[in-house]
Amino acid sequence: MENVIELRNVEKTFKGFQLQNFSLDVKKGYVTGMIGPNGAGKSTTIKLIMNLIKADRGTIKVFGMDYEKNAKNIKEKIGFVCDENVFYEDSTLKAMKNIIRPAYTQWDESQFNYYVELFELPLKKKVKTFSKGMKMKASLAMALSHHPELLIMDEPTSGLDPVFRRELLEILRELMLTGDKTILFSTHITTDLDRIADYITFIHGGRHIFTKEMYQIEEQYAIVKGSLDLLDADTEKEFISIRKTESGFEALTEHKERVMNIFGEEAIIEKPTLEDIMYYTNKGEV
Ligand SMILES: Nc1ncnc2c1ncn2[C@@H]1O[C@H](COP(=O)(O)OP(=O)(O)OP(=O)(O)O)[C@@H](O)[C@H]1O
Repeated sequence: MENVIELRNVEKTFKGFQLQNFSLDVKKGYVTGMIGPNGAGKSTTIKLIMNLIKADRGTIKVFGMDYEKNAKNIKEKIGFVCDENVFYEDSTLKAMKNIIRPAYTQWDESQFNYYVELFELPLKKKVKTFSKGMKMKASLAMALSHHPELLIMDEPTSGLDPVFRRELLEILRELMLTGDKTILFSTHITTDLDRIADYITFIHGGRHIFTKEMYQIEEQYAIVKGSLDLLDADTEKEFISIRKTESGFEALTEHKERVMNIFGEEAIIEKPTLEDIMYYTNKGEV
């Protein structure tokens, strides 16, 4: 399967934070959702992929190309949406569009007007009067108006009301129908991912913990609940982390089959949410 994005052994160090030996593949034609707690390195990873910051070490390829020789070519194929302000606050949306449009040979004015109307965006008001959600919508309208092959979004649903969040997911789903588009987006709202993601990339403490297909996560991970006497040095090894209380334990495993065989009917096995996986992995300090 073709990779649209490939990171190999990438390192990036800030004071008090390091993206360590970070390798990542993003598959063409699929939606990959990036999750991880605050400060895990999601935005840093996206900025590296967008060439907004440089890696200290390692290689980054987008569409099989590196930025050194192909920056313009790569950027033309990417639609980028982020929660930081990418607009000049004193400009209108129309003025911003006129600045951005020449950078894209594939710019489609009717597409832009379609999204401006759909998102009910004022073209002639200064961007500084926009709400957070309106800025996100404006950023999305720009990103989608040059027919990108790859859409990269940093927290696109933050600041959006639940109704528009759903609409956005619907727009993304429609975009994916052609089969040749790829989406990578980071989010805190893990329930959005249940609706749309094919792959989940989990980042924690500057490390890439896993990229798995949704169905693999369902097959491998489970929340296990039972009485404390089920735990000993051997059984505890099956868990990523365990929460013990006076009445029993609750734990996360990534060996669902094996745990079912070990405990049989004695433990309760439940399907974890992505939040459960983040929470228990965080506690286990992977
Ligand atoms: N330009 C920078 N200079 C110094 N430190 C930085 C810089 N950018 C990011 N960091 C630090 O790197 C760490 C990772 O930040 P990053 O924004 O990638 O996390 P994140 O996973 O996107 O978090 P959140 O979910 O809170 O947005 C944080 O500790 C942050 O303070």
